[in-house]
Amino acid sequence: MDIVTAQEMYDWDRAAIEAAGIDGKMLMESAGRAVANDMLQHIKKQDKVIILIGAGNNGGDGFVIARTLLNKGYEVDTWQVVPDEKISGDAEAHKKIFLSSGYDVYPFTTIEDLLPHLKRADVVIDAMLGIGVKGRLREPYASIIQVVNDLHAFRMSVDLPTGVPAGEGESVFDAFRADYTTIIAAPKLSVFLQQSRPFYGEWNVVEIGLPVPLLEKPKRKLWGIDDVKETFPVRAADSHKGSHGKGLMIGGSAFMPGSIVMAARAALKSGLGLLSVATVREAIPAVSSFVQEATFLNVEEQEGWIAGQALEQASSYDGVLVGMGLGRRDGTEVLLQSLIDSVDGPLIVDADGLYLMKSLLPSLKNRKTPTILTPHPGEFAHLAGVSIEELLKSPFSYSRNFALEYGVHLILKGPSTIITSADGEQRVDVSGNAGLAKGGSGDVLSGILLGMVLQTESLMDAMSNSCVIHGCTADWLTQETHSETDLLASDVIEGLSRTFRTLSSSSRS
Ligand SMILES: NC(=O)C1=CN([C@@H]2O[C@H](COP(=O)(O)OP(=O)(O)OC[C@H]3O[C@@H](n4cnc5c(N)ncnc54)[C@H](O)[C@@H]3O)[C@@H](O)[C@H]2O)[C@@H](O)CC1
Ligand SMILES: [K+]
Repeated sequence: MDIVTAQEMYDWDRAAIEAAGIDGKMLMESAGRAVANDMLQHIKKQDKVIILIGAGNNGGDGFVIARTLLNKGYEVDTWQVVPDEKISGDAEAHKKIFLSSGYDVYPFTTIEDLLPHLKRADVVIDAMLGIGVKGRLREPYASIIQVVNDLHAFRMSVDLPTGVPAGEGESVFDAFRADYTTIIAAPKLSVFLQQSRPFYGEWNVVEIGLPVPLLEKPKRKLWGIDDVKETFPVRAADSHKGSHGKGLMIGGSAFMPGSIVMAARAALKSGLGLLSVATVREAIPAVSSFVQEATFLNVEEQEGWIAGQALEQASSYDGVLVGMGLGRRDGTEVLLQSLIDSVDGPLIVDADGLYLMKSLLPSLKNRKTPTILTPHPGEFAHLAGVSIEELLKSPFSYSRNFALEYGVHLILKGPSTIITSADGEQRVDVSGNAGLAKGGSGDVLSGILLGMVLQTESLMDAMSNSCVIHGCTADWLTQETHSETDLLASDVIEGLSRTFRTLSSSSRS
């Protein structure tokens, strides 16, 4: 599913109206009816509903929604929160249809006048402002939102909660705090941003009859389990271990053997054909007792940590993952630099490897094969040289600019994980839950990633699928057998069996 900016959405509307010849009023009718039918899942027949209508086309949708609900016998009071002269164009046409159908509009006068009505409502529908909002809310929207957000009523928004910017960059705003939002045609960027995500509540996207072949595709998509099912590689019946990638994993120390254990087990569980683990001699007995299927390379060490010399064998693998439990000692950059220079296949850098990568970034531009970086916001802020706060205001732009500048593929982890390819294409994964906010989760994701990257033709599919596989496994576990409290990274590794069973059975059917 595409993710759009406000401008891209306006371009789509224009394509519908001008290129396909869909009349604007017809598009609004179709949008309003689709939203109303979606919202009905959350409205009971006996509910008192208030719909608040604003000045633009979002308000126009509101008149269609109100008419649809009233036609179906629901009890709806329609409040127009701006003067009549502010209602124009298609919205005015739909107001006329609403009135001519025999329904009434209450004019907003003062917040004191509206408040008693709001207090009696079970459901408040916000059709005040949508993607056209600019800057901080003016009156009467600001006061209305302040009182509505304190009500016990169930709050629903049309397209986006009034006051929430559709795009990135703004973190200070007042907005309607929706319990549920019915999004028109495609989710806007702000659905996935830390500062705006909570205002949406739960959300769903409705189709409104836009002319799909005429719509310019943004290079930005939401990626979910159905997309994974469509792109998941089928394991050929006549394949052998060499057909599924020969991977090398470098990391772990005498003090941190667990991280490489988890990454290694996750990679093997994800179908990787052959795995070698390069770690310090002292850690090998501990790691090998949990990872019987791997072979081991002993790397030079210093006081229990990987010393950081170049690792010549690395070039003989199809792909290399480095970073988990590596430590942040001076001198370890030598190892990373040698990998940047010598690994012919994909090179995945995670955890401490990312920390050490900062001074080596320019050399990534020379790599002929893919480099994948998998930072969380703190690691990415360090690499990009910005504050975490600044990064999280505009993660799509920062990720894209960074990927294009250094020619790297980037997985920015978080509640909405943003996956960016070296040519700037982006995908978002929203699977997973707070049970994953624990040590070891990143190691498991990296392991899955090494496995998937070496078995999937498209690197972008491999990266996006890995994130969804990781998150959905956690979701299934917390829905069925675990809780967000007790879920461990190692449970997620075990849970991969169920996920892959589901995926491989669907890819054959
Ligand atoms: N053909 C179309 O354009 C379609 C539009 N649709 C709906 O229309 C919406 C976009 O319509 P519009 O472009 O009219 O935008 P809005 O409905 O968001 O409203 C724009 C209005 O808000 C006012 N405004 C902007 N910032 C404000 C602020 N800070 N404080 C107070 N008032 C402010 C503007 O003066 C303008 O009158 C979408 O979100 C969607 O709900 C859908 O009906 C689908 C079709
Ligand atoms: K709205």
